[in-house]
Amino acid sequence: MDNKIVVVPLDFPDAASALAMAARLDPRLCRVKVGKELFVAAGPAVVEQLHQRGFEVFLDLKFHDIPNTVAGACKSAARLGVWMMNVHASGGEAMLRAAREAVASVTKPPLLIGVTILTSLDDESIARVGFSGSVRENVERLARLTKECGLDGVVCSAQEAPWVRAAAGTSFTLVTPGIRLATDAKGDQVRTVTPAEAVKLGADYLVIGRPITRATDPVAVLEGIRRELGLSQEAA
Ligand SMILES: O=C(O)c1cc(=O)[nH]c(=O)n1[C@@H]1O[C@H](COP(=O)(O)O)[C@@H](O)[C@H]1O
Repeated sequence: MDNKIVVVPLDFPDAASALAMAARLDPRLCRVKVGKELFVAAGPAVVEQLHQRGFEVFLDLKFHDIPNTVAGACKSAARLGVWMMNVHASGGEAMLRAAREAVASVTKPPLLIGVTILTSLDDESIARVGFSGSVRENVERLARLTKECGLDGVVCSAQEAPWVRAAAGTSFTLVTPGIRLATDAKGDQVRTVTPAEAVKLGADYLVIGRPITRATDPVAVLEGIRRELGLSQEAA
């Protein structure tokens, strides 16, 4: 298991709040994620500031557009030197291949991950969007497509991890948000799994936001999760 299996999303409205949270975290014990809220407010500068503090950054901008536009966005993102970035798998084959090619053009390419079906959606909500089949079937199909296009892995719920693993193999990276302890509020997440269960099901990285960042003592929550996963509180 990767010692930095937990990725903490810094979903804050400004750089100061995000950096204040980062200051409480140890870059040797977790990674951080910069998503739309923070990136729109604070831009590439906050990514650079997190790098300076020793964090590896997952840039979660979930690009979804025509291939040429996504390729350009991916190239710009990859140049920031991030550890991981993502695009929506449902953008289709040409878009995924263009993203792959664009990312490969930088010296040290980030892991490129395809978002399958958002963890806030269930069978009924995807049917209303027009997807046929269950969440599981769609996740599995999008994971196969993502793999065929040469990406490094997918974002899915850990609920689907065993099927994705069976479809895409062991070297495929499974990033799983929607992680909740039994006592946590689900909020807008629908397909939730506990940290220990997610690992058991085959997740490689656990994206755990509000249960940590909105806790009175975020460090204690992260330590508790690491303990539950059998990870030491020391840097590797
Ligand atoms: O790509 C993601 O990171 C993502 C995909 C997905 O399907 N569901 C999902 O929740 N996320 C992100 O994971 C994080 C989950 O945060 P919490 O719900 O606070 O734990 C948020 O930053 C979401 O943007």
